[in-house]
Amino acid sequence: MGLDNNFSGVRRSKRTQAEAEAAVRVLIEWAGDDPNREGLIDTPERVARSYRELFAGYAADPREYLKRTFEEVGGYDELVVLKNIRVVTFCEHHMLPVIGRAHVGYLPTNRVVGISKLARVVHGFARRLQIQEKLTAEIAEAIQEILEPQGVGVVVEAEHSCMTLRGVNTLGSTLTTSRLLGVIRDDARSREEFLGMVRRA
Ligand SMILES: Nc1nc2c(ncn2[C@@H]2O[C@H](COP(=O)(O)OP(=O)(O)OP(=O)(O)O)[C@@H](O)[C@H]2O)c(=O)[nH]1
Ligand SMILES: [Zn+2]
Repeated sequence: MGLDNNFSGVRRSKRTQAEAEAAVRVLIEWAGDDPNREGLIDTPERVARSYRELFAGYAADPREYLKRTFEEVGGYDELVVLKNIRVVTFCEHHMLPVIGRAHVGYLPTNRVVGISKLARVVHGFARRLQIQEKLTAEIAEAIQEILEPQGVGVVVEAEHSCMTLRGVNTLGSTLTTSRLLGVIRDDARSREEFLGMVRRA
């Protein structure tokens, strides 16, 4: 069965906790250690439990967080920008942590969302195996689809452990990605205003 590469809704796992633990035991042995020694005996269970938490994004559709909106905003029609949302995700190539921050903004039409929901959307898409470009686009597109604002801007800056701790070993390098939609992409003033706010993050 081919899986939809652009899938971003809920996905239920067919694998059990016991199978996940057995896989971790294999990795420990493969690395050269003894999964039965005292220090490692509970490790497969802990690893499976941490992965359950770190990959919790598959259990919910982040779009749902955006469905509770407030319409009474007193005619507020300026940019709303939430900066420095902590991002912890895992690169889909190496399953190693990608750690950074996201800046999310939108120009409302008549509906605004509770600000915590912007962070929940970021976390919902981040707690999956990702590439940063896709994560950035998914956050922006979910906000566009559900809130139908005049524009959306998402910037993600993150450090990829697969580059900084191994491989090319570029300690300290960060990757910046952005997805701009609507007037934040097309209108020079809105775009500058959003990017200016992000630059001062
Ligand atoms: N575009 C993009 N690339 C990523 C992301 N995370 C990791 N990568 C890259 O994915 C690539 C995978 O390349 P491969 O050559 O298949 O893997 P590799 O042999 O482990 O590569 P090295 O990391 O160069 O040792 C690497 O260049 C990673 O730096 C991401 O979020 N976006
Ligand atoms: Zn990687």
